[in-house]
Amino acid sequence: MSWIQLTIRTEQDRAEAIGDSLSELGAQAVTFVDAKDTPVYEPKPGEVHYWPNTEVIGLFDAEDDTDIVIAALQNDFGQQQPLAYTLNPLEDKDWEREWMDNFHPIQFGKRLWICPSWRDIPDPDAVNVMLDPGVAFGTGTHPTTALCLRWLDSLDLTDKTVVDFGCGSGILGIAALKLGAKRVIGIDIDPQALEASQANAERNGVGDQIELYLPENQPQFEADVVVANILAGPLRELQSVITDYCHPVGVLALSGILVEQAEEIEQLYARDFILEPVQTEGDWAMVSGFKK
Ligand SMILES: C[S@@+](CC[C@H](N)C(=O)[O-])C[C@H]1O[C@@H](n2cnc3c(N)ncnc32)[C@H](O)[C@@H]1O
Repeated sequence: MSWIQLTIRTEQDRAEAIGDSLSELGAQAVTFVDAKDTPVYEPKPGEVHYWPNTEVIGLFDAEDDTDIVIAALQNDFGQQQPLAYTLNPLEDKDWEREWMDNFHPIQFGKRLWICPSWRDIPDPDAVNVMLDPGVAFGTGTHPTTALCLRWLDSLDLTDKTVVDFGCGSGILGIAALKLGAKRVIGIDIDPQALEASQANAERNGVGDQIELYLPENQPQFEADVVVANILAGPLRELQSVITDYCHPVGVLALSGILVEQAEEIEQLYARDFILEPVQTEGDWAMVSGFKK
């Protein structure tokens, strides 16, 4: 089977409506990506302000007529300013199969392993998270996730409560539970991420210890541990929300930050947290510390 991927860059407040239209127009899957830190269009002088900060990605069967889809979307959403979009044919090969072949168990820190659910466990005595991320982000292969997993492994999480902000596949919250935490609140803007997190938590026998919320339903809660692997933009905007989730002397890790953005995020969070030296992997940085 071959596919075509239609990516539309838009403002966040229109993303959900565009996603709904993509589904109605025949998309097999719709995903949302926060593209705040990679603006692609700056208004020229005199133009209507337009700053697309979200990518809405629709996956279509290669046989589908995407011209009709695009015309319908332009008609509904592109009257003032034509929608910015790209079309990417996915090669005619089994992408999922290739991904599964390439994803092997990986160790993080001393105790923790992330194991694809279709592979054998290398060390049965270790803390093993069995993972099948599906369409949601978070396999451990990305440096931003890896930094958080090592940080979680370094903590004593016994009986701790944890907020996993931007939970994606649920990988961080589930790892925390398997490392001894008693309760996790996972939050994500993507409903598919919440579904993937619940399924992965159940696969790991911790389904009854995790609660999952869209941001509009998120509960008031003070956790011992807060981990947020989202981009620098949301970390900036949601600083007070994320800070309030951490109870005094609780610990925090912020990831999804490019190395050159780390200082700004440190300055922002240093008001409320005593920060540790920034950890980096490749181009990515993690800011961590404990609440004053
Ligand atoms: C980089 S992924 C991290 C996934 C997983 N926690 C990990 O560490 O691999 C970021 C996740 O944050 C979610 N996200 C982005 N902006 C968000 C926001 N403002 N509020 C809540 N979740 C958000 C995305 O949908 C995505 O699932």
